[in-house]
Amino acid sequence: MYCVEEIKNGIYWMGCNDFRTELFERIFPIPEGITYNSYFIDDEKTCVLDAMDKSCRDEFLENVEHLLHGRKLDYFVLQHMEPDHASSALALIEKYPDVKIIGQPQTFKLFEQFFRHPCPNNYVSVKEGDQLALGKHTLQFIKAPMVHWPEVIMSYDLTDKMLFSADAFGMFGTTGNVYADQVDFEENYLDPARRYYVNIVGKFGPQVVNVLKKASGIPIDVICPLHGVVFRTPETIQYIVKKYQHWAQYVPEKKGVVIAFSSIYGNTERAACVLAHKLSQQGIHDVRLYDVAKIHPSYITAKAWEYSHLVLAAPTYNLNLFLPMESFLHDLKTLLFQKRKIAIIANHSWASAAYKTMVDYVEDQFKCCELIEPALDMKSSLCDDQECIVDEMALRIAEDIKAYPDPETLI
Ligand SMILES: Cc1cc2nc3c(=O)[nH]c(=O)nc-3n(C[C@H](O)[C@H](O)[C@H](O)COP(=O)(O)O)c2cc1C
Repeated sequence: MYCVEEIKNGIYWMGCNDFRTELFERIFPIPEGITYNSYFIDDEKTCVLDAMDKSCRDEFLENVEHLLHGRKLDYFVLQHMEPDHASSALALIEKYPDVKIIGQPQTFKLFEQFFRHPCPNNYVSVKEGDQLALGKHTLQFIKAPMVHWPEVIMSYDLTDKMLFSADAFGMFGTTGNVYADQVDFEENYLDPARRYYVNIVGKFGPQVVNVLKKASGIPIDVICPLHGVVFRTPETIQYIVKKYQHWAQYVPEKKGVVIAFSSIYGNTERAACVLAHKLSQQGIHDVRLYDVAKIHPSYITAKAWEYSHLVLAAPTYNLNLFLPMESFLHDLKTLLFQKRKIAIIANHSWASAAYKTMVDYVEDQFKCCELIEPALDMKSSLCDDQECIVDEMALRIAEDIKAYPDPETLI
């Protein structure tokens, strides 16, 4: 059995949906699964670009065998060694032992570290700008360090202007279609694509900006990522590239507020909801509330990337910031979250720690973030005397949002 489709002129998509993995990288819930894509070029020389996770190894090998029609496999471009793509690489090489493996020197070092099976006679080392002639197609290699492993290369087909973009432009989720123009991308895949970007690649914004700069200098008719749908129309390519310009530069897509709260017994939650309502009364649309103890942080970090303003609300717990919030803020910091205005509601009953910790994240640990005053450190529950502080906070946030430039002008 096989599942392949010709994209153009002898270049094939080979895709596999993985519904069985519960947690991508053993951290990120993927209730709708994930796809792994690999590509095949049928030319005077045959070529496979990237392998798949070992969960899809059988499908991958069957697809390659089908597309070879008994020919030999000449080249295997190993764009990076991360196991969600490369864990089937050794199986491919064992099946086609004469195949030349294209990668960077570091790719081969990692190959040997993972597989403990050196294949030095198969290695062909490439650097930025090197070309591989396959017949009517010629691949040119583009270095993309830390997008999102150090040894990443992307491949560009000079003939059909196709960019094999490795993990860039990928997404969580599975699909029954091959192309972005066959699905309602904005409705069904934008959120999974953003959550994938933010949590997998988000930390490497400057490196993504570099690759986007390189890519802007070449004509691109098709983008072939390693996860998710293929982009083959000018509209879908422009759409996803623009999203990447926002995400990689940490520039929000929308004016609006994400309120991330956690609450042991409900008092902080209540204050967060009161603030949300006051923001609504101030005319702010689309106020989003997320309980960080209940929703996996990867969903909320992605929403924080999307919106211009963030509110943090959490209590003190055993002389620390309540752990679900601490963990969320740690994630944001690790992902280099930046360029946001942030308001704070803390809560404690006898010795406050939440307030200081959240202020420290905003003012000292996050890059280019600013605290919206007044911040609030309430005692156990919101008292009438403090409601005016929440009013003032809502007013300040609303004024700031109204004065915030159109995000489109910031990229
Ligand atoms: C197990 C536990 C530990 C707590 N530790 C502290 C603490 O170290 N310092 C403090 O001032 N309050 C502490 N509190 C009190 C909470 O911060 C306070 O009850 C707050 O109102 C909880 O807000 P919530 O209703 O949103 O959960 C603790 C509460 C619990 C349940």
